[in-house]
Amino acid sequence: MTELPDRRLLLVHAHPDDESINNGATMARYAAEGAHVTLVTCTLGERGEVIPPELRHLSGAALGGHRLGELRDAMRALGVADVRLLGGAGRYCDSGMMGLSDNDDPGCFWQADVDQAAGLLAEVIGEVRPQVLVTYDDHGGYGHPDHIQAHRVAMRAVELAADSGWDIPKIYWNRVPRSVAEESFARLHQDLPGLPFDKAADVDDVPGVVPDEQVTTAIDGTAQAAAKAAAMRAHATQITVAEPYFVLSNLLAQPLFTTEYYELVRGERPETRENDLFAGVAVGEAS
Ligand SMILES: CC(=O)N[C@H]1[C@@H](O[C@@H]2[C@H](O)[C@H](O)[C@@H](O)[C@H](O)[C@H]2O)O[C@H](CO)[C@@H](O)[C@@H]1O
Ligand SMILES: [Zn+2]
Repeated sequence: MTELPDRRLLLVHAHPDDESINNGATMARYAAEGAHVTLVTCTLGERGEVIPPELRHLSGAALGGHRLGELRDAMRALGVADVRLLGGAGRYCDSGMMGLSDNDDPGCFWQADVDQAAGLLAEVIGEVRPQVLVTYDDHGGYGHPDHIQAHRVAMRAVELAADSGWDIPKIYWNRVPRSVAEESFARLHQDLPGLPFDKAADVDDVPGVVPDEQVTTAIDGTAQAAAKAAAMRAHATQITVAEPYFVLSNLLAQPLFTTEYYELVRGERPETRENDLFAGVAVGEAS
């Protein structure tokens, strides 16, 4: 196995675009600092809506293939080279929004055997030996079945990897402090008349909003703002950016955060908010 850098970060996401929305600045920052950043995406987003009219002919596997290309472009913008599809491209397909009959598709991620999928992810953990893992909370941030399943598979993979002696010292869930969300939306409502968007989303449409005290970690990605915006723009079927805001296909404007927030759910909880995902980790030796 080629020698990997001392610091190794693994992120587990549901669809192409989630990684840039939630962690684009964090990924760009650690990649620029020489850490090894590995992204595992669990589906190709085959059931997504498509924003640009000229691409609306895309659906199913064709959309999935297109979104894989968007993902590669986005990762190029962030400087992230290690990008993997869980079980290989197309192994698990997009499950659609919660409650749709799409959720019953036997090939979709929501129907996956969690232990089997977690076994595939544990193999990546054994190869990369990350000290830090980032994924969603148990609600998947906003209740999408693929996000909930990504959480379940990631947390189960951590257990399976530990059974093989591959411990991950620090595990984080994506978060946004409520005060930051509320301040950002107050500013958005002031800016909305000058934006190319007609409506704003609500604070509670933002995945992972929690009381401020639940947030243990803030990663200042101000220096990576352009890279994050470029990565989000690469996901053109899903996202339209007008910095410092963006819309998804619902065309509801929301803040594009360049400071990205996390809750440490495994590891020694810091007494004050930390500013480094690797804080306290003995980097260098494999975990
Ligand atoms: C950010 C994210 O997880 N996007 C998912 C989501 O897409 C949303 C969905 O199409 C919804 O109906 C729209 O109103 C919303 O604007 C979209 O962001 O679900 C898709 C289908 O599972 C998925 O492909 C997309 O990546
Ligand atoms: Zn998603």
